[in-house]
Amino acid sequence: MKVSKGELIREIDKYSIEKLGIPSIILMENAALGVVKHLMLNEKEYYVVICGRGNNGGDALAVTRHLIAAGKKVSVFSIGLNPMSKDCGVNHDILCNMGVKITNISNVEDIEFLRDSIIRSDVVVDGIFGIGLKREVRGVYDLAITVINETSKKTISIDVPSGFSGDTGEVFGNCIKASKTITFETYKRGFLNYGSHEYTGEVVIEKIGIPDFVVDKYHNKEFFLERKFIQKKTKERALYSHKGNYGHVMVIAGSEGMTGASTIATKAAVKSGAGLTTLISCEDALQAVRNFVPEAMWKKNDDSQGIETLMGKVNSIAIGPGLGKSNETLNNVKRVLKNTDGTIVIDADAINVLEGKTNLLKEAKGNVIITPHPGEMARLTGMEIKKIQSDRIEIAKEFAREYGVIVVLKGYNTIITNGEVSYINPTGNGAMANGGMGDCLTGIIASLCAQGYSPMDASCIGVYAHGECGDKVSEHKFVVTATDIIDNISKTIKELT
Ligand SMILES: NC(=O)C1=CN([C@@H]2O[C@H](COP(=O)(O)OP(=O)(O)OC[C@H]3O[C@@H](n4cnc5c(N)ncnc54)[C@H](O)[C@@H]3O)[C@@H](O)[C@H]2O)[C@@H](O)CC1
Ligand SMILES: Nc1ncnc2c1ncn2[C@@H]1O[C@H](COP(=O)(O)OP(=O)(O)O)[C@@H](O)[C@H]1O
Ligand SMILES: [K+]
Repeated sequence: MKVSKGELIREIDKYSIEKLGIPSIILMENAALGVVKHLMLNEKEYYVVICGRGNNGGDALAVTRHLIAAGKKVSVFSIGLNPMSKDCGVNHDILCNMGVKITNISNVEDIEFLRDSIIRSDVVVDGIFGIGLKREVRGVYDLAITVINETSKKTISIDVPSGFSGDTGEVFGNCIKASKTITFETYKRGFLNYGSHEYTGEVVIEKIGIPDFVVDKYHNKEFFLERKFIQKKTKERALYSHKGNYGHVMVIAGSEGMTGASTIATKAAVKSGAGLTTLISCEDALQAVRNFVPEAMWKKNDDSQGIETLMGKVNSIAIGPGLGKSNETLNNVKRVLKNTDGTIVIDADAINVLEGKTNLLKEAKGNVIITPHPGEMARLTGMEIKKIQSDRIEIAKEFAREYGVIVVLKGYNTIITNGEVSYINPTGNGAMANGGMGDCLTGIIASLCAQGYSPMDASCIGVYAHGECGDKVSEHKFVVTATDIIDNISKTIKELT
């Protein structure tokens, strides 16, 4: 599923109209038909439609015509005094020619009339503003939005909830709280922001007749990860295969007092299919792994020569969980970046020690995946967490491009990007918000890298499967722990093949 800002829509719209010769009124008609599909014509009888003066309002006026043609009772309100856009005017004139009464909302008494109509209606269709909203919502617009939110039983927003920025996810003063938003051609970037669901409700994408090649021409390669895409990439294990076919993962993790992180990462690597897994750590952590992950091999962290030799042979290295923020960790990161041409998954303390030293990433011999949560990303970039969360994709992309790495920016809607192509993960949930969950993901991604998946595919499959596993377990559990994921990840990956 494609994700974009509003400017893409304006570009593809322009190309379709000017180069392909599709009249803009046809696109508007297609948009209206896309919305009508979701208006529950079989169950509902009385609709209130509220239109602005731009093309979003034009869509709503075309929707009105279809509702009337379907025999529904409709009250139509036009709000504001701006001149109408050309196509809005066309649909307005058609309704006037049909003898449909359109009530103007320009003062407080009109707002009370709107309130009465909404109270009696089954559904409100919101076509006040779309992606053309530029400034703070004030005056009658502000009042109308409040009345809709207070009284509507069910609000369906056209393209975006009015008052919401499809680009940034900001609310311009006041905003419709929809039960459903029918958006066109692409999932809007702003919908990804934390809290946007409160305004958009369920989001549905409708095509409006613009050919895919036009969208691809301008699309900046941002996608929602879809199950079928992950299924296509995830391969079954071959009948005649042996452990040598599934690679060797080195896990550098754990320290005195933080042995759980290394056990989790190591076990996650084993359980998600690596041919061989070796933990490098202190004696306590090795003891834990000997007890809880008998399948894994281990090497004490003081055997420098042995470790460096092994680094040159393994297919992937996961480094960071539970290592502690120390000079020793920094030296280990440097050593890994220098000595392996396999894929390196950098997490937790291995990220933290790179604060102010991110240029080291540019010296990596192998491919690098970093898996920060927003707090770690803030430390790494020197930005505030709030800033990171307000523009997750762009910040992750920029970092990936600058340092030539893959960034897996974790949290709700984890972003996976190499700076060129970006994926947004829909799986996972709040039940997974507890310690060890990230260590587990690190082990899974490193394991998939060792098995021969490209770093980007391993990141996408790993993140998606980790979240889907959490979703399944959470169906009957209040909290999902890393141990729950480890116990179920093999089944989840199997279901994805
Ligand atoms: N491919 C496309 O681009 C298509 C777009 N369509 C619709 O067109 C919409 C975009 O249309 P427009 O660009 O005309 O923009 P909008 O209809 O979103 O809004 C623009 C209008 O609102 C006014 N306005 C903006 N901010 C305001 C504020 N704070 N207070 C008061 N008035 C304000 C503007 O002056 C203008 O009159 C989309 O969201 C979608 O619904 C559809 O018609 C189908 C085709
Ligand atoms: N609300 C949520 N929705 C989706 N995924 C979540 C949610 N909360 C946590 N997760 C996932 O759980 C993992 C937590 O990682 P992290 O914060 O690094 O944990 P830790 O450092 O304790 O191991 C990430 O993969 C994250 O995306
Ligand atoms: K709208």
